[in-house]
Amino acid sequence: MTGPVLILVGPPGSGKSTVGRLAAERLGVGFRDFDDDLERAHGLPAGELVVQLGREKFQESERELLGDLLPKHDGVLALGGGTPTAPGVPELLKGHHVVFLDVNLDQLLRREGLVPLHPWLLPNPRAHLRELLNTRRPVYTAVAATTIQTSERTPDDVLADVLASMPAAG
Ligand SMILES: Nc1ncnc2c1ncn2[C@@H]1O[C@H](COP(=O)(O)OP(=O)(O)O)[C@@H](O)[C@H]1O
Ligand SMILES: O=C(O)C1=C[C@@H](OP(=O)(O)O)[C@@H](O)[C@H](O)C1
Ligand SMILES: [Mg+2]
Repeated sequence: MTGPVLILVGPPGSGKSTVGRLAAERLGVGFRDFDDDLERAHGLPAGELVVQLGREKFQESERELLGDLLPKHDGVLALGGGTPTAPGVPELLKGHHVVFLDVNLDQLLRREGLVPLHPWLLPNPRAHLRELLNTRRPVYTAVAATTIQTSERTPDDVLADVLASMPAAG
């Protein structure tokens, strides 16, 4: 199948963009951050788009853009945290090498300036993230071939596991 050699999924802050960029470097392929595609298409950062469009329209746009992108990008692709939950997206991901980067709630809260980046987490980011982890984990697990724990591990540790998960070439 043509398309990305590796697709990373997982909650916001799990390290998809960070580890995806490292993996692309190590594999000598291009890197694409799906949030950048969304921003280019709509002229607003993905986190703000969720608020402006509402989740349903945002997800329609994710599905459409991803359908266009998959045949065109053969490197590493980091998806947005919610992308695998958009209707139609799990079907698009079938047959691709998808890796789920998991993270626990405490690590997540320590990792990023969550609210500026994700205004849709308001008014209670902790509760929202707890619920998000619970409801999305089964979706991430279903679309991914491998789950990699990232809590209390460095991006390089995670990268090693990601590379080890890659199907052998040829
Ligand atoms: N394994 C890790 N350990 C500690 N911090 C990390 C790790 N992976 C990513 N980070 C940090 O967490 C933040 C979110 O990472 P990012 O790659 O943007 O996540 P995502 O794309 O999944 O939302 C960044 O500040 C990044 O430097
Ligand atoms: O989890 C989500 O619903 C989202 C995660 C974000 O991407 P990251 O996971 O790269 O932060 C971005 O697509 C948008 O704010 C929605
Ligand atoms: Mg990201």
